[in-house]
This record gives sequence, structure tokens and C-alpha cells, in this order.
Amino acid sequence: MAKTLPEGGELISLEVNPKHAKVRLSLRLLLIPLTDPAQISEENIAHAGLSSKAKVLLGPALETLPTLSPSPPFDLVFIDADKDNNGPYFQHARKLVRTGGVIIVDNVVRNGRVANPEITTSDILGIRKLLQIIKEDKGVEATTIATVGDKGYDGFTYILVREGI
Ligand SMILES: C[S@@+](CC[C@H](N)C(=O)[O-])C[C@H]1O[C@@H](n2cnc3c(N)ncnc32)[C@H](O)[C@@H]1O
Repeated sequence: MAKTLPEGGELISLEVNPKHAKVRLSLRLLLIPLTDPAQISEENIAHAGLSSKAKVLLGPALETLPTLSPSPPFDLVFIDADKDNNGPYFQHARKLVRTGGVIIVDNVVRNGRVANPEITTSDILGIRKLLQIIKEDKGVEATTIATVGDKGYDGFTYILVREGI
């Protein structure tokens, strides 16, 4: 993602796990589609020569999100951390993304567990809370796109911000 940024563009990753933030993997792994959080490491970013465009903020995202300036606003936010906090992450993202920007939230289907009322684990409740917040937000339009892989079936919600900052 950082490689495709235009001049002046910036990618910020929020990561709570120091190991994921620091560990160095090979450049080859950085270039393939990201499936391991370790691939977003600071050292990989430096190794790829992208330090001027990408950085990692270490700490719980609920603590690092309020430190981000909305000026200039963000074009894209991708949320894929602890699902319990999906609602607050989305609400923070709304304060950072410009009109016409996009927020993507991964893992909103979870093999059908999100739609199963018998399941009330904190992660599933967090995803339901997020979907409720999106439903009530008149400033966005959203659709969920299904994905199928070796971990079963899932989906991500693609949210177009109609009324941003
Ligand atoms: C599923 S992985 C993200 C994978 C990443 N999107 C990728 O494609 O490489 C979830 C990551 O969220 C991090 N995480 C979990 N809770 C967090 C929190 N409260 N704040 C910031 N990061 C968190 C985990 O340490 C883990 O690295």
C-alpha cells in the first residue's frame, strides 16, 4: 500500500503487539499480500525503503487513535484488530476520514457467527455493535462483501463516507 502512495502520501499502522511492530521478515514477504501482522513491522518498512511514507504507532489503538490529526484528513482506514472495539474504532475513523473516503472493516461475518443470536462472545458483540452504528450513521453508505478462504467464510464491510470531514 505504501508503495502506491503518491508524493506526500502517508500510511500509519496502529499495532499493540511490540513483536508484530518490530520483527523483521524478508522483503519478499512484505511484497506479497499481507496475511501476517508481523509483515507490517517497522524494520520491514525500513528494509523496503518506505520509512518516509509508512510508520507504525505502537500501543492500544484506542490510545493511539486520538493522537492522530484529522488534518489533512485520511482517504482510507482499514480496521482489522480486536473485534470487541470495532464500534469505537469506526467512530474514531469517522472523525479522521474525508468526504468521499473509505473505511473497510474486516471479519464481519465469521462463518455466520455474527448472524447467529445464540453466540454472544465479546468479539461477535463488537461486530454487531459496529454494524448497528453503521446502520444508524446517515453520513455513510455500506456494503458487505463475502470472502471464502482456508479459514472458512467471512466478509468485510466497505463503507463509503458521504459526509466526512
Ligand atoms: C488480524 S491481525 C491484522 C492483520 C493485518 N491487517 C494484515 O493484513 O497483516 C490483528 C492485529 O491487531 C493487533 N491488535 C489487537 N488488538 C489491538 C489493539 N487493541 N490495538 C492495536 N492493535 C491491536 C494484533 O496484535 C494483530 O497484529
